[in-house]
Amino acid sequence: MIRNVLTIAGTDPSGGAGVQADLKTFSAHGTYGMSVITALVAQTTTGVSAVHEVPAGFVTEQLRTLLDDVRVDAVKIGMLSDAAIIGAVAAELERYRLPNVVLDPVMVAKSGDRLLAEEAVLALRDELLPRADLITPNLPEAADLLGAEEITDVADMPAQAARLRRLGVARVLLKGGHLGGSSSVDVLDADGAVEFLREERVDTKNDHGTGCTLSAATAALRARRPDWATAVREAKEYLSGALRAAEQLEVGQGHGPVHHFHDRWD
Ligand SMILES: Nc1ncnc2c1ncn2[C@@H]1O[C@H](COP(=O)(O)OP(=O)(O)O)[C@@H](O)[C@H]1O
Ligand SMILES: Cc1ncc(COP(=O)(O)O)c(N)n1
Repeated sequence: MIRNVLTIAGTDPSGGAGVQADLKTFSAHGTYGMSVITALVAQTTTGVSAVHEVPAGFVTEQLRTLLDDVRVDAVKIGMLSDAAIIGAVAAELERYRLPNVVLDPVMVAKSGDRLLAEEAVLALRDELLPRADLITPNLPEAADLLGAEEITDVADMPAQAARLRRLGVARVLLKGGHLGGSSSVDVLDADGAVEFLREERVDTKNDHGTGCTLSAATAALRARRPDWATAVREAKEYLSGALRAAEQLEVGQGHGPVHHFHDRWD
């Protein structure tokens, strides 16, 4: 049976991040992709020029219209933009008891532009974190959620992940991409085990959409795999392949996107 996977996120006309990246990732994993849009973002490889939010009530409308009809096997949540949209999504997650929820707590784009209002971070922490099966913060997002300093050492990542779990989150994938270095290290704290996931760092400036791709791949894979650790490990491998494939792309002047190739297109 083909699995149905939903993304709840903002858009990227350049196709590198947000809903567009998520749908490409779902297809690449042999799942059926669907999307509920929270914000239209005028952005490309060089940054964000404007955000047009969808009214929270219309986010609810999209979710109910979809969920009254279609079975959903996994969900990825990305950009939510403001506290009203967070509340709307939290309410529908509860109402429909959606399974396999991956929450990427998107706050700031690589270009430095905010994708979540600063005052909405508490709503994200209190209303959505407890409803997610896995959260995938990068290091600045982890610090914001904890009201703590951003850590700068891989050795401190397991303790930071444990602090996040104590906020009432089932599982944490703490992403260490912002640390730089020759390998890219993430820490998974899930189901009683803590695991370092290491991949060689791909030397590229085409890294737009890495976080979106990793969380979307995890949701798609969780719909197809028996446990979270397997889904996360495979998603991380997929991301490295998508970063390597990005070297072939000629998209934009700035941080280009990763590429969702299919082997049979080679
Ligand atoms: N150049 C790279 N090579 C390999 N993996 C990378 C590279 N850049 C980022 N990653 C990986 O991409 C994922 C997201 O990166 P990160 O920068 O931590 O988060 P975000 O994209 O949310 O800011 C992480 O798994 C990170 O390890
Ligand atoms: C709509 C949207 N959502 C998320 C991101 C973050 O992108 P990244 O995966 O590069 O952190 C983005 N730039 N735009």
